Amino acid sequence: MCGSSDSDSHDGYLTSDYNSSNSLFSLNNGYSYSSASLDRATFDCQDSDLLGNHKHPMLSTEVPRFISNDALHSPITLNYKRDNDDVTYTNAKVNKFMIVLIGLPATGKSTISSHLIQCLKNNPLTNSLRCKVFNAGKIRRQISCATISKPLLLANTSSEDLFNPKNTDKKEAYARITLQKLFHEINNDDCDVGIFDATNSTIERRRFIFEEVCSFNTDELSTFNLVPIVLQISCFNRDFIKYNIHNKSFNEDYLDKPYELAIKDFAKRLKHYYSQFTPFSMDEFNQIHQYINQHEEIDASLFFFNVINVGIVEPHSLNHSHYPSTCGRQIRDTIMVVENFINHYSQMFGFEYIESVKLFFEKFEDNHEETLAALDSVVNDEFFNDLQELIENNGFS
Ligand SMILES: Nc1ncnc2c1ncn2[C@@H]1O[C@H](COP(=O)(O)OP(=O)(O)O)[C@@H](O)[C@H]1O
Ligand SMILES: O=P(O)(O)OC[C@H]1O[C@@](CO)(OP(=O)(O)O)[C@@H](O)[C@@H]1O
Repeated sequence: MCGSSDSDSHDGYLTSDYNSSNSLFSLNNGYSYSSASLDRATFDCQDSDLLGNHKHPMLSTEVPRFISNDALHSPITLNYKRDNDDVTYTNAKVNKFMIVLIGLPATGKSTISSHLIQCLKNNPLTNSLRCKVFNAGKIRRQISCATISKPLLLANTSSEDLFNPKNTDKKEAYARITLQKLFHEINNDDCDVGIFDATNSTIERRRFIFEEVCSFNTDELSTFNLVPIVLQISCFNRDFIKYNIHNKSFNEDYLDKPYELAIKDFAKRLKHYYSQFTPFSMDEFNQIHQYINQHEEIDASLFFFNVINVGIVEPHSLNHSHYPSTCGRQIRDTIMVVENFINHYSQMFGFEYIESVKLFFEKFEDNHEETLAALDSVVNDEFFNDLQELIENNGFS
C-alpha cells in the first residue's frame, strides 16, 4: 500500500508520483537532507551544490496550469537604492512587518511560518525582531471553546458547518478578530513581525486585509508603519497533501474525535475551500499596490513570495518585490532574509519533510495498515479528482 497509487496527470493541479522512478522520493538518493542546517538561511548560498544536486528536471519546471504565463514572465519591479542605508522610518513612523499568508488548508502554512521565524531568529540581521503568528483557527478555537467547551462541534447540517461557503460571515468574523489582534499587538509595540496565518483564500478577504493595513498605516495616532509581505504556500502533490491531512486529524479541532471521523471532516473542509480558493496573482499584486499608493500617498513597499511543494518547484518568476526609492536598510535586510529563506526552503526543510512523508507511507505499509486504510478510504484518487474538478470549476486549473 502506498500514497495515491493510481496514475495521475502531471499537468493538473494535484499530482502524485512517489512510486515512479521520477519520484519526489527518489530525490534523496545519496544525500542527507536532514544535514541541511538552519544556518544556511543566514547567508546567500547562490551557487549551492545542494540546490544543483537536488534539481529534478521535471519537478523544477512543473508549475500548475492555474499559474498564468504572464506571471511567469513578468519583470520584477526593482527600484532598490543601496545607498539609502539609514532610513528605518516611513512618514516618520517606525516600520514593522506583516506577513499575509495565502494557501489552502494543509499546505503547510503554520509549519512554514514557524520555520520562517526560526530563520529570522537565526540571522543577525533580523534576530532582534519579535515575531508572532496570529492563527485564525487558534483564535476560533479559543473563542468557541470558551463558549461551548468542545474543540470543534462537527456539523450535522450545512448551516452548522463553519467552512461551508454559506457560512462565510461566521468565518470572516474570526478572521477579523485575528487581524485586529495582530494590529493591536503591533500598535502596542509587542511585536515587530506579525504573521497572519489564515487561508485568506478569496480576493474579497485579501482586499479587506489591505484596506485594514492602509487604515492602520494612515492612522495619525499610530506610531508604526506596516510593510506587507504576501507569502503564498501551495502544495500540488497528492502524497504531501495526504500526509498533511493525516497530521491535521490530530490538531486541536479533533482532539476528542476518532481518527476516521476527523479525516472525513477535514476532507469535507478541504472540498469547501477548493470550491472557493483564488490564488494570489500578479494582477492582484498590482491592484493592491495601486490601492496602497492611492491611500497612503507614498510609494509603498509590497512583496510577494511563493513556496510551492515545499520549495522543490522554483517560484522565482512568480515572486515579486516592489522597493520604493525611499526604502530603508531595515526593510531591505529583512526582505533579503525572507527571500533567502524562500529560495532555500527545500534544502533547509523541504527535503527533510519529503523524507518524513516517505517514511510515513513505508511505515504504514509494514505495520499499521488499518490507519492507512482509513486514510485511503477517504483521501483517494476519487477525492483528489473531486478537488481537481472543484478547483477547475472555480476557474483555476
Ligand atoms: N513544510 C513542512 N514541513 C514539515 N511538516 C509539514 C510541512 N508542511 C506540512 N507539514 C505537516 O502537515 C501538517 C499540516 O500542516 P500545517 O502547517 O498545519 O498546514 P496549514 O497551516 O496550511 O493548514 C503539519 O502538522 C505537519 O505535520
Ligand atoms: O478564515 P480563513 O482564511 O479560511 O482561515 C482560517 C481557517 O483556516 C483553518 C483551515 O483549516 O486554519 P488552521 O488549519 O490553521 O486551523 C481553520 O482552522 C481556520 O478557521
